[in-house]
Amino acid sequence: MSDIASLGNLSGKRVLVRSDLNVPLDGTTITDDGRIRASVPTITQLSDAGARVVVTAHLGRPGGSPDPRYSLEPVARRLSELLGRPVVFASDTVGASASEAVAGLEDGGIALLENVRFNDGETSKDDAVRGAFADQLAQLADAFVSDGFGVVHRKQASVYDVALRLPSAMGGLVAAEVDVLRRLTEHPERPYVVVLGGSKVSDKLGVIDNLIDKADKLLIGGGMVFTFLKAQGHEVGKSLLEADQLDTCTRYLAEAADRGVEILLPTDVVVDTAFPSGDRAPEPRVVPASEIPSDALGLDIGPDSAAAFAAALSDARTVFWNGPMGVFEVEAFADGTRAVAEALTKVDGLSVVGGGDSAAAVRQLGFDEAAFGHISTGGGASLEFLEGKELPGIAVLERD
Ligand SMILES: Nc1ncnc2c1ncn2[C@@H]1O[C@H](COP(=O)(O)OP(=O)(O)OP(=O)(O)O)[C@@H](O)[C@H]1O
Ligand SMILES: O=C(O)[C@H](O)COP(=O)(O)O
Repeated sequence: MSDIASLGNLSGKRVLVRSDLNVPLDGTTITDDGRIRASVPTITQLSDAGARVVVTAHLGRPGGSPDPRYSLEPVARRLSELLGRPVVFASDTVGASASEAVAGLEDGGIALLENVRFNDGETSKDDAVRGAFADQLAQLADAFVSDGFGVVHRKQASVYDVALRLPSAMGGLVAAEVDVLRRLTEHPERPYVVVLGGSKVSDKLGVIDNLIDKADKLLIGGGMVFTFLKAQGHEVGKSLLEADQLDTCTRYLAEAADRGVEILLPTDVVVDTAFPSGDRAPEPRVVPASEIPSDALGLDIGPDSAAAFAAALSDARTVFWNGPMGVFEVEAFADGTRAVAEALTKVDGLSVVGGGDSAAAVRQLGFDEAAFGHISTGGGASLEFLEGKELPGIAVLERD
């Protein structure tokens, strides 16, 4: 597989780097800069080699047109601080500002382009539309480095199509992530427990199918819980729900039972009558998972469930955890996530935390990163890797 050295002498060359700078924001304040820090070594390496470094990245899911709430401008400032070098911010991705920023770079200089998802070509399902946008991106550079591990599972223009158009290489972050995750796919020590949570329910429900074949236990928390509870015939009030996935959840539960794989769902949940927002004090209440009131929504796993999850993790030799157990950003709904994180720190074996918010959660809740075997920058990406799926952003670099 081609690494950066395979691109030859980079001095004076324009190198487009796809990083994953999708960090949590509170307004314009970055609440966890882990993904920016993880991107620094490759950008520094390229800049030190004399390349003119053009960084492209996304923030959130703005839906294909500019939306100031998802601007990368605050990220450019933080990136510059962490690099200890200036970063020129372009206010568009492939327009006049981007061309000007790139043209103005000196050898070793660094530019960050505005959110690549402000362009509908980036995420289009139409190959021609994506390709046309990738052509524009490719015009800004002489070579491409894929370093955004968190997005390598996305067949998107800045991850996949641009690599078809430029001499391309894998950045050190992607290579390092793949190395660690491979240890989880090749003969994991058992029991092997996978913990799933978070809010990208439709993305992550799909991975359960394959994980049933691989893990010994699946612990389910976060927003995914409610589609399972509903599939079991319980009311879930105003909680997150993927109504078209009820049959799928029923099938998963049956398949897991057939194959002797334990799926652990919470037996109690912490609810409130509204999603937490700045101007209202939370009113958390613990209710049985089978009795969520119609005017309430589940925002964390309850204390009994947190204890049961911790117990289920106590004899694990391999653990992969993606997705917070609740809305950990608000202290009233952080206990489930805290309990699972605590249990992971005690695992006698390999524990891996994956995902932007999951990694942010362990740091925000005050855990020492060194207490975990590995903290991955990719959530969905690492899950799909563990499933054994081909990841478009990696496959495109490995083609002949
Ligand atoms: N019950 C719930 N209802 C709504 N949101 C929830 C619930 N539980 C957790 N969340 C939210 O899930 C979000 C994180 O989910 P997500 O699936 O994006 O995880 P992640 O670790 O960032 O993975 P990835 O890297 O794939 O995005 C957090 O912001 C958290 O508040
Ligand atoms: O947060 C993530 O997992 C990555 O940045 C990918 O984001 P996406 O799920 O919106 O593609």
